[in-house]
Amino acid sequence: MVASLARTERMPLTEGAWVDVCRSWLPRADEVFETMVAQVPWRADKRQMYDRLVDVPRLLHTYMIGEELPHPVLTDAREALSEHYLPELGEPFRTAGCCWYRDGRDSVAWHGDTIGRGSTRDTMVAIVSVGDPRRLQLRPRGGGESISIEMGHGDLLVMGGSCQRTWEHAVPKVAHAGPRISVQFRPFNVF
Ligand SMILES: O=C(O)CCC(=O)C(=O)O
Ligand SMILES: [Fe+2]
Repeated sequence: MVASLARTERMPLTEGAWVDVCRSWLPRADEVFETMVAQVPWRADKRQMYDRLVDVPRLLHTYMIGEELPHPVLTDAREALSEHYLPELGEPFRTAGCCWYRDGRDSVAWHGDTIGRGSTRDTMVAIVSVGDPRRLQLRPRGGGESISIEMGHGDLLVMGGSCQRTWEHAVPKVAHAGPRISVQFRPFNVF
């Protein structure tokens, strides 16, 4: 069983966006990390950058709707999140995107999860983090000060409201970091 979400703290942002944080929420985080390193079918992507193909600086895998997650704690986590947020979200979390940041050179650039519904409607993306701590940064689209939230081993962070379309987020490169894995639970048709 995963811990209660009652102690989750909400940080309102602008334009109806918000972030919820619940520290040390995921149980058996060491085991989840080890299992994911060993068992997720990680892939290294490349993407076109002008006239070159460059490595995407992290390893990826997405569990689609109905696919079994690599550790039962993650299944429990998804169910607990779906139940807790149902009144506000109106639907369950369905997919689980996984990112493995191997060291401080791995990162994700500024973006919103705006493929699908996130570009036009309020939604939620719930992220659990295992491994070394990394900073998740958030900034309003169109300019403004960024905020920085450290995501530690077992921490939960939920981006909600208009966050995907009115704000952007990133995990910047750092000089020194050990491996971190993030699991992003999303509803149907949000990427
Ligand atoms: O690693 C994270 O916590 C964020 C990942 C992310 O923003 C994404 O994959 O869309
Ligand atoms: Fe994202």
